[in-house]
Amino acid sequence: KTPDGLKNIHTITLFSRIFLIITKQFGHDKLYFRYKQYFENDGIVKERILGKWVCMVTDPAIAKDLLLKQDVYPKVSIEKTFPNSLFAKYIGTNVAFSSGDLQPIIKSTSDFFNLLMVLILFRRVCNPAFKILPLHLFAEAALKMIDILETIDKKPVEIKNLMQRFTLDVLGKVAFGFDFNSLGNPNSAYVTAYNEVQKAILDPLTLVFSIDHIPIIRQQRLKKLAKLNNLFKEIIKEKHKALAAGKSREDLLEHMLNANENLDNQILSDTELRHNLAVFMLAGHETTAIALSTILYLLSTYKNIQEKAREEVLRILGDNLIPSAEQHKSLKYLNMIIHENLRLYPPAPTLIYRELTEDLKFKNSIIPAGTIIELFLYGIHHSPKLWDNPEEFLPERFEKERTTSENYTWLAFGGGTRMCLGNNFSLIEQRIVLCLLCKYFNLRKYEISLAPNSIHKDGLKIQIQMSPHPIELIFKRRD
Ligand code: HEM
Repeated sequence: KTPDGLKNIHTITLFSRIFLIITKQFGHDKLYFRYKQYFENDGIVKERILGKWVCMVTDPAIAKDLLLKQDVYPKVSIEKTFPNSLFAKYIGTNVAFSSGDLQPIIKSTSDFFNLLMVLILFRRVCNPAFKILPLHLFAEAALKMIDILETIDKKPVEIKNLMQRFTLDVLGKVAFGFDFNSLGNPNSAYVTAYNEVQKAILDPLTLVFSIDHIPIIRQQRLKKLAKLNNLFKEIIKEKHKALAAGKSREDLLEHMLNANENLDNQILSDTELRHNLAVFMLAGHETTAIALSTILYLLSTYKNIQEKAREEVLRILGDNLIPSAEQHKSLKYLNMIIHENLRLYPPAPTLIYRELTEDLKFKNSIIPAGTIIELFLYGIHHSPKLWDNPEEFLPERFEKERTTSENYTWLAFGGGTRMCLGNNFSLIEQRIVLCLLCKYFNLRKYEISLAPNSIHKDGLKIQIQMSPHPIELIFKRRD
């Protein structure tokens, strides 16, 4: 039954959702185009997900409110909204999916302000780990990846898988002081356990029909989750060993352990520590792997832009292989390419659900309090009302530094107080890979091209969310 306020808003039917599952074979991008016509007309559609009305909106003014007014639009907690789902068991209540209901210090309170303070406290726990990042650890993993490219010289390389392995290793080393060695051994027990849970969670059948409530499927999936939890225990054990040996690096895991083990002022319980490790794994590597894959696809398609990027990197870096902290800032054109890629293919195409605590007037509708709102970033980034030729790859549009999210039309990392904690982490990671590849290409006089007969030759094919179908690239000698 539709609440009155939602009556006139276009509904995405279950049929469209089934279409989503089917189009997984042919490109999820088709679904975005299907949504687009409604967004361009009204800026809003609604659908029913797991028994709840969800309104997807594409409007910079709502985006601004959503990001700045946390008291009116708190993030929904997965555990409360989808109780007992596998997703809730996997990431539970954590920094990214909650509005402060992390084990409140003042446990009895339901006062929003106090809950918010707990969240701010938790962001404060994590923040120092992202202030000064160890560039050499990013570089080590990137060099290891180049070694792999050397061995597969001239053959097509599936870049998405390689980028996933690279970003997992970087996250492990930089944030947890742990070596997943996914580049060295893509089938290691850790990587397999992680990938299996990831696959189960993102399975469209789970998202649409909650098949993880079917006992036999649930049991199998819980077993996979238990394996992954053992992996998290292993990561924590390794960290304790390193700390006992006096090898502190003040990384993210150390800050989270302090928040967990200080019994006089415990901010994180053991379960919350595990859930936060899981959410950092989720947020911290797949997103950047998608960004790097789509950017390499774009560079392989737009050779003139590839050439211009190479020229800038060689000019700014001089004899350096890896950019210094200062050089990161000088790579203007590379930064424009990175931002334009994140506009065209935002790895997080929608924001985490928020719940309306007051009625919201939007155009001719009143969206009633209690409705869940999902901001469709992809729609904002592709709106012809907000961008000239939105479907074109034009890095130059960022010449005027339109990346500050000030007008809420570029929101790849969200904004406001809940802005992505790892945005700097990811930008550094992307710049290091691109610089190293430019240097490597130059040395070998290579250029990067799409493999012949690629399924992406007429445009990038998206699989699920913003993750593209595998992309095969070849590195061949320039004429
Ligand atoms: C290209 C890469 C990335 C993109 C596009 C991205 C995007 C986003 C977006 C859009 C949000 C806001 C979600 C919302 O408000 O609903 C977010 C939040 C978050 N991201 Fe990222 N992210 C990226 C990389 C990373 C990395 C590398 C890390 C950690 C190492 C990370 C950790 C987080 C965390 C913890 C939050 C939650 C912050 C909060 O709610 O207070 N992200 N990210």
